Amino acid sequence: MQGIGLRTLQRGVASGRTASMFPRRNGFKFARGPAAAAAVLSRSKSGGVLDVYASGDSIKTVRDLPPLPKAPKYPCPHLTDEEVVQYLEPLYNLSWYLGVRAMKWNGQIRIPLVLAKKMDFLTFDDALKFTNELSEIVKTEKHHPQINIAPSGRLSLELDTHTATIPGVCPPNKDDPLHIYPGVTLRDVRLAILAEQLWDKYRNELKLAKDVQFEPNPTRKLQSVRKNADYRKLGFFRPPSFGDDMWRNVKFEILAYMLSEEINTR
Ligand SMILES: C[C@H](O)[C@H](O)[C@H]1CNC2=NC(N)=NC(=O)C2=N1
Repeated sequence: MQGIGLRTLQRGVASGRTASMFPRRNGFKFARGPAAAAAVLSRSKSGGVLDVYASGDSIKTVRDLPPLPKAPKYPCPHLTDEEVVQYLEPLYNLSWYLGVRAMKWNGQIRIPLVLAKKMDFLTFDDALKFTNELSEIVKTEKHHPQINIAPSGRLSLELDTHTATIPGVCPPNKDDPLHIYPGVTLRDVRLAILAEQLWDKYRNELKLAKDVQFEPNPTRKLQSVRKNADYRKLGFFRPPSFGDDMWRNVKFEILAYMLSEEINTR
C-alpha cells in the first residue's frame, strides 16, 4: 500500500517543475571533512545548489562537540548554513539526525524539521529516569522536547522550536501566517548538546544505556543532510516566487520523504 503511494508521489514529483531541484539518490556528490563543509558554505553563499556532505570523522564523543551557543530569544531564526556546519555536523556524528513531523497549525498543515535522536536504555525505567533528569534541564532552558519511550526502553527525542522565523523571509509582514514557521534553531542545538551530555552519563558512567546505540543508517543520515540543504534552499515555507503548481510539487517531495522515513525499525 505504502509502496504504491510513494511511487505515485514520486511520479508526481518527477513530472513536475521542481524535479531537478531534488536530484535523485544516484545523482549525489559526496565530500568529506572540512573540504565538504567549505563547499557547503561557499556554494550556499553564491546561491548555488547545495551538495550533500558527510561530516568529518574527528567528532566521536560528547567532549568533541562545540561549546553551547547562546540561547536566542523567542521567536528564534532557523539555523543558518554556518550554524548547520558548526553544530549539526558534529551532532550527526553522534547519531542525531533531522526528521520531519506533520502538524496542523491555525488550520494549515505544516511539516517542520525536527532534530532527533533515538537512545536505547537497558529498561523502560532507565529511560524514565533519564527523562526526569532531562526535565530539570528543560525547565531552565524553557524549551520543550517531544519524548516517546517504547516498552523496550528505546527513547526517541525530537526537538524543534514552535515559534521560529525564517531568516531573510520572516518577518516580511507580521500578518502573514507564514511569519512563524516551526523548525530547528539554536535553542534546539543547545538542548541537543545538553541531552547528549546527560546521555553520555547514562551510557558511560551509570551504564544504564545499551553499549550499541541506535545508528541512523548512512543513507538516512545523508538524506537527512540533503533534506536540510533542500529545506533551506527552497524552504518548507512557500517562497513568494513560487507559483501554485511548483509549491504543490515541493510538498509532494516532502511527503515522499515522510513515507520513506524508516520508523521503529527495532
Ligand atoms: C514563552 C515560552 O518560553 C515559549 O512558549 C517557549 C516554551 N517552550 C518551547 N519549546 C519549544 N520546543 N518551542 C518553543 O517555541 C517554545 N516556546
